[in-house]
Amino acid sequence: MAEFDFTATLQAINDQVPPALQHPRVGIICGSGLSGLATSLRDTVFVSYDSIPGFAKSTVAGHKSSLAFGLMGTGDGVPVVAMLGRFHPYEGHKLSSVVYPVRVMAKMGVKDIFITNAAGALNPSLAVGTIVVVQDHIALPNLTGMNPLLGPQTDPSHPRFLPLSDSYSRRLRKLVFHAAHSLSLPRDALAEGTYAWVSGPTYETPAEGRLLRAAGADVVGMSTVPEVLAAREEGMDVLVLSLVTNAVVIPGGYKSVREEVEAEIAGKPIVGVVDETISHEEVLAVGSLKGDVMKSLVEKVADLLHPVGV
Ligand SMILES: O=P(O)(O)O[C@H]1O[C@H](CO)[C@@H](O)[C@H]1O
Ligand code: HPA
Repeated sequence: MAEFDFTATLQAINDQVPPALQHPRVGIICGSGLSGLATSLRDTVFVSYDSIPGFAKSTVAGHKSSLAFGLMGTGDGVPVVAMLGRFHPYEGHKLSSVVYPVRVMAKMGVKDIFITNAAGALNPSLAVGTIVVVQDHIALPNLTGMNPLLGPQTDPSHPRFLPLSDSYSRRLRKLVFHAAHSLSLPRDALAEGTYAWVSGPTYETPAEGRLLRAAGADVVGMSTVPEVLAAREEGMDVLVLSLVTNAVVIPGGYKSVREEVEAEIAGKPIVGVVDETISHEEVLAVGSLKGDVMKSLVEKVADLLHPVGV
């Protein structure tokens, strides 16, 4: 961690943020196309990543590069810091850089972190637009030598062997369902599921999608798990919300070429999906279509939070 200087980072941030907002209770990471979450904030102050020592720059469309500080929810509001733009390992950022903002949030005083992302559905019952309340993860990179916590510990008080069985806060997950109830969202607007972390930047092949599904994952994406690990190591409670932007596993699978040729010879139309690809533009389009649901949910959860220590 010698490359990271928390004191310099916090100084640069505090120079630009009024004292009342310098100790946010809640941290939010906005997923692809979900930066609109920050429009929920009042008295907002933006701090560009360029001006923060140790922060990288987000290079992905749909990700900005600034922190937003402000108040969320009714009444006095909850002090929040939101990352408008995250870092992904596939952009070339080191895992330690990917998770540095999470560690900085902990130093600012964040207790609960809401991590959002766009994700592909592996579970065919998840329609595009569903918000998945993540309850567990499968991280192939963690199991194969790319664990973000590999290496010297960033703080001697952190556990060397971090348990992950309780990574996704039950308290916060319950609040999401209470929030959905208060907002009268239809039952199928939300689901619970397991997130598979892959490195990207390629989208999965159909066979890889089936592999991850067979392993028990419901959605797949290229972010989030490193942030979850750092947040847990730092002692924060974690909520992850995945917006389903596309289907990875197609029910019934793709039609085979033989079936297609046989249908052509018989002069019959081919029934089923022949070919389908996903693009980041589609991912962003779903984000802008469904971002408001995510936003009202996050606002309502912030409203339902009890004061720290209560
Ligand atoms: O996880 P977020 O940052 O929301 O973005 C998701 O969308 C991008 C692919 O379209 C990937 O970066 C994937 O992880
Ligand atoms: N795969 C991986 N990451 C993603 C996807 C996907 O299908 N959709 C959005 N992010």
